[in-house]
Amino acid sequence: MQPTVVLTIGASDSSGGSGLQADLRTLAALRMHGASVVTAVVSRNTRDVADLYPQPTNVVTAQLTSVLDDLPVAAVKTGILPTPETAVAIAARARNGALPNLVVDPVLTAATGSRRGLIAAYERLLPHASVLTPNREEASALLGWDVVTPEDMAAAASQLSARGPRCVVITGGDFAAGADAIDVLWADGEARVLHSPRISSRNTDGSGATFATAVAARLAAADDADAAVAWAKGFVGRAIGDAAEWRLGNGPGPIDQFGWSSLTLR
Ligand SMILES: Nc1ncnc2c1ncn2[C@@H]1O[C@H](COP(=O)(O)OP(=O)(O)O)[C@@H](O)[C@H]1O
Ligand SMILES: Cc1ncc(COP(=O)(O)OP(=O)(O)O)c(N)n1
Repeated sequence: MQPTVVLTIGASDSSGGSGLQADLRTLAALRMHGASVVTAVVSRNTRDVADLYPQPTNVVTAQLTSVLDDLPVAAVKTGILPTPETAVAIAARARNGALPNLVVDPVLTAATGSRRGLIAAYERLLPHASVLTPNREEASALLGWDVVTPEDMAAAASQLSARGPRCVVITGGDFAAGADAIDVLWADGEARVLHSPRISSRNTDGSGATFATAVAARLAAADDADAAVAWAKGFVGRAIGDAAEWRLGNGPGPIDQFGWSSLTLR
C-alpha cells in the first residue's frame, strides 16, 4: 500500500517543538508521508524566539513547484507565511486548484512589512481553505476585534467563514485553566463548542501546528471537516498528555505526537 502524501508549508523551528518539525512528526505518527516547503528559518528554543529568517519567495515557489510536479499530494497545511509576498504566492497556487484539502493555520508572525499587509494577503488565501484554524488571538487580528468568550468565538468563526473557508475552528488552548479545552467549530452554517479534557502540562509547544496538521491528515484520509477536527482534537490532547512529564529545555517544551506511552493508532 502507498502512504498518503500531505504537504506542509511553513517554517523550520530549531527547537523541534513546533513548525515543520511538529508537522512532520505528526504525519509520521499517522503513517503518512510528509513533504515540506520551508518558508522561513526560525532560531528559537523553548524559552524564546531569537530570529526569523524568511526564505525569498522564489525559493518558496520553487520548492512548491518541485513537490507538486511529482508527488500525489492529498492535503496541504500552511503555518508561518513570513511575508505578504509569500502568502500571495501560496494563494495563487491555491486559486489554481493545486492545493487540495487546504488547512490554513494563520500564524501571524510577519518577518517583514506590517502585520496588516500579511493579514490582507491572507484574505486571498482564505477562500481556498477547506479548514481555517486560528487561535483566539489570530482570529482577533484577522477580524479586527477582540475574540474572548466562547460566544465571541462562535461569532468570529461565522464571520471568518464568510471570507471563504468551508469550515473554521477557533482554538482555545490559551483559555485560563478550566476543566475543559474549548474550541469552537463553524461548519455547515452552525457553531458547535467542542470540549475535551484540559491536560495540565507546561509542555504545549506545537499544539496548534499538530492540531492543524492532524486535520489535514484526516482530510487526506477522506474524513469530512467536522470529523477531521474532532479526531485531531483527540490526537493533540493525547500528545499533550503523553509529554506532560518531559523536561526538554527550560520553557514550554514539545508534545509527544508518537504517544510513546499511550497512543493506539486507529
Ligand atoms: N492543555 C490542553 N489540554 C488539552 N487540549 C489542549 C490544551 N492546550 C491546547 N489544546 C488543544 O490543542 C489544539 C490547539 O489549540 P491552541 O493551543 O489554542 O493552538 P495554538 O498553539 O495555535 O494557540 C486545540 O484543539 C486545543 O483545544
Ligand atoms: C517555526 C514555528 N514556530 C512557531 C509556530 C507557532 O505555531 P502556533 O500554531 O501559533 O503554535 P504552536 O504550534 O506552537 O502551538 C509555527 N507554526 N512555526
